[in-house]
Amino acid sequence: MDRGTREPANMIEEGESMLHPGLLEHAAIFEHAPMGIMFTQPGVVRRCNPRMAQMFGYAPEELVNTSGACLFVSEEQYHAFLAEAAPALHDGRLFEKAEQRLRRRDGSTFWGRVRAKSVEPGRRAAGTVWMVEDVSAARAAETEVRAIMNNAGIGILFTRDRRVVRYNRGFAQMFGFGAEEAVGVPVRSLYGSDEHYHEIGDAAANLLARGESFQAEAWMVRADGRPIWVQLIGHQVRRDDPALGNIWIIEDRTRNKRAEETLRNALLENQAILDNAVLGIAVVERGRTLHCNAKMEELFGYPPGGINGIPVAELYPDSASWMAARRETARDFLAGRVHMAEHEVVRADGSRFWARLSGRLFDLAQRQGRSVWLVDDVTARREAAQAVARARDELELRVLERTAELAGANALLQAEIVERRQAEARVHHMAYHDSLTGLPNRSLLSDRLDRAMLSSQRNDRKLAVMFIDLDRFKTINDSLGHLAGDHLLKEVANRLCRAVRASDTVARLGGDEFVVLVPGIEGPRDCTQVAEKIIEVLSAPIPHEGRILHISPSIGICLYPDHGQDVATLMRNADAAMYHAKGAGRNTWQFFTERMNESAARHFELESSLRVALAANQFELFYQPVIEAGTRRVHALEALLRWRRPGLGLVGPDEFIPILEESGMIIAVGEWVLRSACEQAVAWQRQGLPAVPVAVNLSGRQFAQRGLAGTVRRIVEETGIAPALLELEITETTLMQSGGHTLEVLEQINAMGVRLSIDDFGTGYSSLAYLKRFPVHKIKVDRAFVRELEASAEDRAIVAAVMALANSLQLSVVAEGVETEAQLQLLREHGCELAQGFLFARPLEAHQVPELLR
Ligand SMILES: Nc1nc2c(ncn2[C@@H]2O[C@@H]3COP(=O)(O)O[C@H]4[C@@H](O)[C@H](n5cnc6c(=O)[nH]c(N)nc65)O[C@@H]4COP(=O)(O)O[C@H]3[C@H]2O)c(=O)[nH]1
Repeated sequence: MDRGTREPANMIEEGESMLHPGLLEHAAIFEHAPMGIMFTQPGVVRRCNPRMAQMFGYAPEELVNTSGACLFVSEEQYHAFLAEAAPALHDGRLFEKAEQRLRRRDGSTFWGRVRAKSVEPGRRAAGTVWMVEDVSAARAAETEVRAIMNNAGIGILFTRDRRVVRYNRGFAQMFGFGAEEAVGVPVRSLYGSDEHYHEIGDAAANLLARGESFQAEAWMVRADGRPIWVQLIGHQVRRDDPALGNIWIIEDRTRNKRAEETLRNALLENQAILDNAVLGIAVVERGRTLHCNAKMEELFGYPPGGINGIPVAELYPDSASWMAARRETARDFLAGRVHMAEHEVVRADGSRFWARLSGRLFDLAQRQGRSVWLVDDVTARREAAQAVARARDELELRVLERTAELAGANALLQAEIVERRQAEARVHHMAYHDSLTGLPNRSLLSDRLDRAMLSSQRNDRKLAVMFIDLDRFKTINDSLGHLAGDHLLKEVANRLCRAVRASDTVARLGGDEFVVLVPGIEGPRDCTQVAEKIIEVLSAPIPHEGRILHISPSIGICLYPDHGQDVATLMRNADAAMYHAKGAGRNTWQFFTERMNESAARHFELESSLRVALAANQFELFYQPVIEAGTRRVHALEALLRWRRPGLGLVGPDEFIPILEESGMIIAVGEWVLRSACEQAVAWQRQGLPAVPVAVNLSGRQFAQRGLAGTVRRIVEETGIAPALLELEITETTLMQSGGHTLEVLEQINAMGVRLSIDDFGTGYSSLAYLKRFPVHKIKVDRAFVRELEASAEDRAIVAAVMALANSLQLSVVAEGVETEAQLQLLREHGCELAQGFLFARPLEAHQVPELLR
């Protein structure tokens, strides 16, 4: 400021005193003006009013004549300011600066609005009047407003005359405008349609015109055309001045709108679900139904809304069931579980149905809070389940019954299996055992023998194979019958088993053949002891059906390894030894020797040859006369069998009859003998020879044969022989050992008129009882007694006894084997008038007989 210029205060003072009242007014204004006023002449303050001094923290007089620079923050700012103001001041225009930072006396700063005008344009020295307003507060407010405007999360919009005047950043972002881009655009462009625009505009205009605020939600559009749902709050900028326009607070609620819509849709969906649910759904709180869906009402038979608010207890048939249900529910809810149960519940009309209930708390943290319940009518399902259960029970019953049946069938099957196994075991046993005695058979014996041989090799011991044949068994069997034979065999089996050790094997090969294996022996002595023991145990009489049977064994023994290295050889050799024992007089044992093989071979050969002998017509009958001692006439002729063996000559019956008996060939051969003898006798008679009885020997086997009487009758009839001229001889032993049919057969033969005689009398038991029982006519005293008659008093006594017996029974007696006159003499002395023997004649060929008879 120009220091040369007079100061305004002084001017006012001067005015008061000397100028007119207008000046006084100016001075008053100057003094009391609310803004600072200052007059400067270049660079220097010449005068300022109190407000100016106060603004800068000075007393008014303190500023006078100070440099204007002290009012600025720095010299640079002062000069910059002067430079800025200079053009306007020079031109006489008003210089105005809205904000200038100024400095107080204490160094603090404030913002001032500065206006200045030079007193005389173009002449700076004339001075300049400055007016300064402190705008710090307004500026701060403005800054704050701007900050609010810029940082507000909402949009703020100023409109005037339906155009955008100003807006904040929030609005810009919300609507997608740049900072100033929307200024001046019609408000209409912020709406999607005229209709929207007018609707909102009209509604707002009315309220705003009345000075009230307007609030609404509406669809507007962004700069890019996208719709945006906003909440609008509108005010007039100044109530008393509509022309200043309106201010709009805009909040983007698109997301809320969408969320609301989503929520609304969800609610609608939920409602739809509830309305259409096939389950009853109810919300319950504190024992009361708050609301429920239509299905719930339908289930319980309530009208719409009828269930809402009623106590749940009313849906139960009685308080007990309700309390029970509550307890269970409370227990599950307390445990944080969903409660599921089936209860009988009651409809509005009192009828009942079974419901399946499923309840859960809205909020598990609030055990007493609301719960939602799903209810389903399960009556039909329960009935179906019960029906299924009943059906299942029935089925189970059936299954049980069937199982029991099957168990029964199974038991039967098991029994059958057991039976079958037993049968198999029996079959197996039968395959390896003799059915009659239960002893091992030939197969098992072979097996055991094999093993025993191996064992012997290991132990360096010997093994004995003892072949046992029962003497005269066939006779007993044939004469007394199979039952007696079987009994005998069983008894023999038992006795053999008892006689040997458990480690020994007793086997039956068939018939009356037994084998005993004696392993682990050291030598022949061991097995002779066994053989002796066997003979001893078998010697004891065997009672059977009132009879006493006697049996004796012939035992052939061979040793392994001495007499054979294999089963077949050992068996064959033991067999041969047994035959030898038999030949040696029976009831004895024999060890095998190589020689025996030869006799065994002979035996075999003999048997083979005999098989063809009958057909080959190799048998012949010889006849030996029985002589009346007194007259020496022929009393009878005994037919004796001979075998004219090709190349070997005549073979005597003692050599082959045992083989015929063993093989059973004796039946056919015996029949041939009987027929031939009868035919011969008839032939001799036809030749005119004197009729002499012909005697035929019957073996035990023949006699035991059923149908013997029939055979005899047939032959007698067929040959035409007079029955009285036929005599049948049976040995005393045969007679004794024959079975119960003996008497019957003898009586049948006797009834035919055929005579019977007992051969070899004295070799058996010579029982009077027998003789009395049987219809025999003649006794033939065995030649063994005749032979020693002269030397043996005992034999003489026997002959005497026999004669006495025969006389008492009125039987004829024939002495056999009479070879000497002395024998004949002695016999005659004992009353025996019939004799047979070499003394009279040897057995003769048939063609020699006629001469004898004439
Ligand atoms: N030492 C001696 N012997 C004499 C004497 N007189 C007769 N003999 C013999 O004694 C045997 C008598 O026959 P047997 O006692 O019935 O004994 C007969 C008889 O039991 C049996 N036999 C013979 N032919 C037949 C037959 O056709 N059928 C049956 N089953 N057995 C027969 O054969 C046995 C033996 O017959 P053979 O060898 O013909 O032996 C005959 C005969 O030759 C004598 O003075 N001294």
